[in-house]
Amino acid sequence: MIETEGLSRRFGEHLAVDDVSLVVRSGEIFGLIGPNGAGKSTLIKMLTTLLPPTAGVARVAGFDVVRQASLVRRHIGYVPQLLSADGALTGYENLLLSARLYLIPRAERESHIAEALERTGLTEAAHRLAQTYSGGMLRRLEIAQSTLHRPELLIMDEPTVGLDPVARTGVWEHVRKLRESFGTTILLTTHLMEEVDALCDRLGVLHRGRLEEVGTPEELKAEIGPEATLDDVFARVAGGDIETIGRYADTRATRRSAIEHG
Ligand SMILES: Nc1ncnc2c1ncn2[C@@H]1O[C@H](COP(=O)(O)OP(=O)(O)OP(=O)(O)O)[C@@H](O)[C@H]1O
Repeated sequence: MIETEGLSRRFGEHLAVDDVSLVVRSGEIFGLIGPNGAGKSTLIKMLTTLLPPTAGVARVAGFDVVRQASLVRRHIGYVPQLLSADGALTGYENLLLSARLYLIPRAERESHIAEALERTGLTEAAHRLAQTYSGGMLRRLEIAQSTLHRPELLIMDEPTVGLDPVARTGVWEHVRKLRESFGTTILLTTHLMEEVDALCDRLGVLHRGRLEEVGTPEELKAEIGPEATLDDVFARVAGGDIETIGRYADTRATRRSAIEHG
């Protein structure tokens, strides 16, 4: 579903993503982890065609991200880090807007919206303004919006940041249901090792733009020792950065989300 070779992105002198070769298989839930500034969002922006690579190639859903960008966009869903639902519209209206943007035929719109509301547990709240939703409901609405056209691949940048444990579990359940119902492949970034353990079939660890490790959570833990956790995997790759950068990233991301979600 995703295949990159030597993918790189330079900002001036700074190599934000450095020679990344990655394969994400059809139907898997793949997690990207790494400390603040590791290059996760930059990599995702290249895969979603929002940012052109400065070197290397990437194929997403079978299409080249540079030469076939509009085809890539038609086959994927994207939930960005920043709040994307419109608070002044109801949940239903947000979904209707997405249905139009994704050019879902008029005759199919209502059934797609009803299915998405049902799947995300938002049927009851459909006609309330999104600004009255909790952070968890908003995230589920955004996922419903970006999967309305039944994309083969859903890409999410820190989907559960700032959510309480119950809301977080709700999002995880929804993500699993999505894969079960439609076979959707999912790529997500996260700072939560618990999220990777609960949700991801495989993960990649980015550090200073380089993809340092790829494997199942069990494989990467086993490389360290029988008692190892994903925190140990993260610490081994990120090394000294974890003390200073990792905590700052968590704090910054949580605060940012708290502001966005009111
Ligand atoms: N538009 C830009 N111009 C210049 N530098 C940038 C730009 N976007 C990102 N960078 C730099 O590229 C590096 C990677 O940033 P990126 O946002 O991809 O990291 P990240 O792993 O997503 O971090 P976080 O966990 O905080 O979201 C950082 O050093 C960042 O400052």
